[in-house]
Amino acid sequence: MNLTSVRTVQDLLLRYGLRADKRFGQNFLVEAGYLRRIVEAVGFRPGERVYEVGPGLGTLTRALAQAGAQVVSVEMDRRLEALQAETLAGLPVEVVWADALQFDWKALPEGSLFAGNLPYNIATPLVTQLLRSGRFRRMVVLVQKEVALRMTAQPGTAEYGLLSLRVQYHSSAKRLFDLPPGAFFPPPKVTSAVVRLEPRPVPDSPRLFRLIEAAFAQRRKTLVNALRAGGYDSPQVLRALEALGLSPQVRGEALSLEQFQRLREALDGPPGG
Ligand SMILES: C[S@@+](CC[C@H](N)C(=O)[O-])C[C@H]1O[C@@H](n2cnc3c(N)ncnc32)[C@H](O)[C@@H]1O
Repeated sequence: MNLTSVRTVQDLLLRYGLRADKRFGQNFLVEAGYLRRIVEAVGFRPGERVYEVGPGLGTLTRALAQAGAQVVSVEMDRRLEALQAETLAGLPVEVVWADALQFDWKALPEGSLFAGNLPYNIATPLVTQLLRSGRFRRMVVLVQKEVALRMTAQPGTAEYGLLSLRVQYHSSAKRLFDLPPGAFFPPPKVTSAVVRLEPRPVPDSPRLFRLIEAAFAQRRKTLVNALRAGGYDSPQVLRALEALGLSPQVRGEALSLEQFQRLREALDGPPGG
C-alpha cells in the first residue's frame, strides 16, 4: 500500500468513513521524497526503537518500520484504530492511545530517538516537554515553518524568544528543509519545515526559564520593566545589567542564552535549579 499517493489516502478515508480532522492537525504527508529524507534524518540503527507522535494513517510510522525501526507511536484520535490495524499490519509498531502532552516522556530510556509530523497546535508545548524530559539523543520534527524559524532563531530577530532559548539551552538544532503545502493532504495554508534537534544531557533549569518567560511576556517593554511586571526587583535587575555591561534600556530579545544565564546567576545566586 502506498500511503504517499493522494488517491490511496482519499480511498482509505472513504472506506473507513473518516475525514481529516482539523482539531487534530491532520495533514497527512503524501510526498515520498520528503518522507525518505525524514527517515534518513532520524538515523537509527537496525532494530532500534523510535518514538513517534501522531501516526495518523501510518505514513511515517510505516516508513520508519519498513526501514528497520521498532516504532512506539502515540496517537490521540481513536477513530483511526481500525484503519491503522490495516495500514500497520505485520509491522513492528506499538500504538499508544493517549494525548502526547499527557504521556510520561520521562519514563523512556535515556538516549532515545524521536520522529514526528507534529499536529500544529501542540508542536511548541510538545517539543518543550520532549526537551525537558532529557531522554532523547535526536529528535526530528516536522512543524510549521514559522515554528521552525522560532526554534532556530538568533538574538535580535523577530522570531527569537522563549522557544528559541528553550531549544538552544537543551540542544543544537538545524532546520533541514522546507515542505510546500502540496506535500500534504489536505494541504495546510502554510509552509512546513523539518528540524533536527540533538539534545545535550543538561538538567532543566526552572529558574532560568522563569526569568526568560518574564523577559518575553511583554516583548515591547524594556527588560527592566518586563521583569518588574514578572515580580523581579528593579534596582536588583538594574545592578545586574550594569555588572553584565548591558544598557538599562535593553530589551529581552537582545540577550543571548549566555547573557540570560549570567543574569539569572546575578539575580538568584549561583547556578542550579
Ligand atoms: C500532521 S498529522 C501527521 C500524520 C502522519 N504521521 C503523517 O505524517 O501523515 C498529526 C497527527 O497527530 C495526531 N494528534 C493530534 N493531537 C495529538 C495529541 N495531543 N496527542 C497525540 N496525537 C495527536 C493527529 O490525530 C494526527 O494523526
